[in-house]
Amino acid sequence: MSEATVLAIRDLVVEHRREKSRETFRAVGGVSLEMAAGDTVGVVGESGSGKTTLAMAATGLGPRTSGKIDLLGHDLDRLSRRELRRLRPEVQVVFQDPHGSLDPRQSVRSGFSELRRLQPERTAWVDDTELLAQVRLGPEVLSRYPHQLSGGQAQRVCIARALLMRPRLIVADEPTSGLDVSVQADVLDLLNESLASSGASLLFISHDLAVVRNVCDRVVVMLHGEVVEAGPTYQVLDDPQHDYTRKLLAAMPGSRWRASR
Ligand SMILES: Nc1ncnc2c1ncn2[C@@H]1O[C@H](COP(=O)(O)OP(=O)(O)OP(=O)(O)O)[C@@H](O)[C@H]1O
Repeated sequence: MSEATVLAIRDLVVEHRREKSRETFRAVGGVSLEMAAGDTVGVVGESGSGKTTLAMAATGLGPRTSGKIDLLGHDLDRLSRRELRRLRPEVQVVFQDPHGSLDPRQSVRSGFSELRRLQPERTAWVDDTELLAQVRLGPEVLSRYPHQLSGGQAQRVCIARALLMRPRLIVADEPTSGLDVSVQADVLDLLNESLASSGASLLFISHDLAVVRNVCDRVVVMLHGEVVEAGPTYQVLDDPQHDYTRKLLAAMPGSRWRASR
């Protein structure tokens, strides 16, 4: 593992206990994955394939049954809660539902102020107006509350909040799937631009291969908690080796792929 390794996951297993039956259910079954600085990696798979569980465990935000995780050069097993908290600003997560991620009682300005109070030095690189300009929003947005923002605007605010922390790793969990199709492309462009200017790495979770093609250099295909195919995006999408990948591709509008089953 080189110094530039941002995330190294080895043999990750995550089991959830079903509440009613008390049975354990293996959501992630032995996944390994490595990301270097500047990498953009897409995790794709149908609903329930374990993508979110993988991402949450990888960032120390979710449970892990076994396996090793090295995040930004730190073995998660050796980090105290306090050390993990200190690492937190460097890993930012953007969720699917932007309105659910923002505090409804806080204006955009007071949300930024709170983050600045928590991390004064880290956040001093940019003022609020310039930060909003980076996500293509005007200064009038500062006084607005989440319910006064469209889905696309709210997601831009969430991305701005993540960028404010100058993260080394951004985890985006279906960041555009709750948005109108017309604004999805804009938000993805913005994410691409932000990565180019900040140099952050991206772990991008999506069921949409077309979106992954636009954003990610590498892709990992998950089925029932396991990786069935991984590689450079163009390779996996243009020459899929696994029938499940072909099935996902066949579901894309205008696809030339047909699943064999
Ligand atoms: N806290 C939990 N307790 C019990 N089961 C869970 C829990 N979280 C997830 N699961 C189960 O683990 C499996 C994987 O879920 P996960 O959310 O990781 O999949 P996903 O690929 O991200 O799906 P989606 O695209 O729908 O979010 C699913 O069957 C889900 O029902």
